[in-house]
Amino acid sequence: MTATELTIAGVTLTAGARHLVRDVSLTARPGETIGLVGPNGSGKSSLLRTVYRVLRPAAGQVRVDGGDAWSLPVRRLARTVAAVVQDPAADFDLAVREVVAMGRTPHKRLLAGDTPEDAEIIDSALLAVDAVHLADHPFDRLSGGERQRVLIARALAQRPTLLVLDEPTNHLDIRHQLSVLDALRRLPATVLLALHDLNLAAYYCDRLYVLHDGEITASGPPAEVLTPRLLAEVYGVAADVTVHPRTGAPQVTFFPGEPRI
Ligand SMILES: Nc1ncnc2c1ncn2[C@@H]1O[C@H](COP(=O)(O)OP(=O)(O)OP(=O)(O)O)[C@@H](O)[C@H]1O
Repeated sequence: MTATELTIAGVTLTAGARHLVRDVSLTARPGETIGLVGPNGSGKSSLLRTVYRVLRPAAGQVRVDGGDAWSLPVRRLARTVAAVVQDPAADFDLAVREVVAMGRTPHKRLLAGDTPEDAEIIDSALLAVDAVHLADHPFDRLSGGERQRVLIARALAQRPTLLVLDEPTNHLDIRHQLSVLDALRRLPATVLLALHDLNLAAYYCDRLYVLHDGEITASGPPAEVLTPRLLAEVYGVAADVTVHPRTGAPQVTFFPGEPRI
């Protein structure tokens, strides 16, 4: 499995007369973990939706490994891109293991059963999100964080070369936030994820893109992007940014009051 190169080139997304994102360009090199950050309503989910082909660009192009994502055959796309969406309408009357096994579908012929290799992949996906003990539980009786972990496991079981995740740490306790992001970063795949927690984004992402009012206002390594000035301009908050003494990653500390920049 090789990782995918993702190129978003001058993409504009609209809903009726409204612009959701305007002329956005982003590149994720094979194997990179790219964080999309920005305030509520800045267009993060919309941009992710165009990558996993739910929202067609009004202008511009999404390319996976150089080819137009919107022209790929569905099955080919499903073997390439896996998505974990925000608040999915996922009320499966299935056991957890069966939900994770759905991730193998794009790799199988119609009605083919699970091979030993599928079983191994499903096991390792369950392990990666600490859900082995939940394997036989009914999915629809899980807690919010447990469901989120299982849906991440389903995406992992798909063995995508590009993984797109919208707020994957939503609902997760801190231990699982760290372990899931760690597992994602270690994947041989390219990962594009929207995150609200800037300190987690700073630690786990190779590069960040900042969306503000539907446009990219900054991009680059976290240490270059996360400055008090940017946080004041984009979020309207006062913050200090220091280098974390243990991790070496930028550490953002917010404090009350108006930013003075
Ligand atoms: N189908 C739609 N029709 C009209 N407006 C929409 C539609 N989808 C999204 N929007 C609007 O587009 C803007 C961007 O929404 P989006 O969900 O992409 O933001 P976001 O950055 O993911 O926000 P959050 O951090 O709250 O998840 C919002 O103002 C939203 O209300």
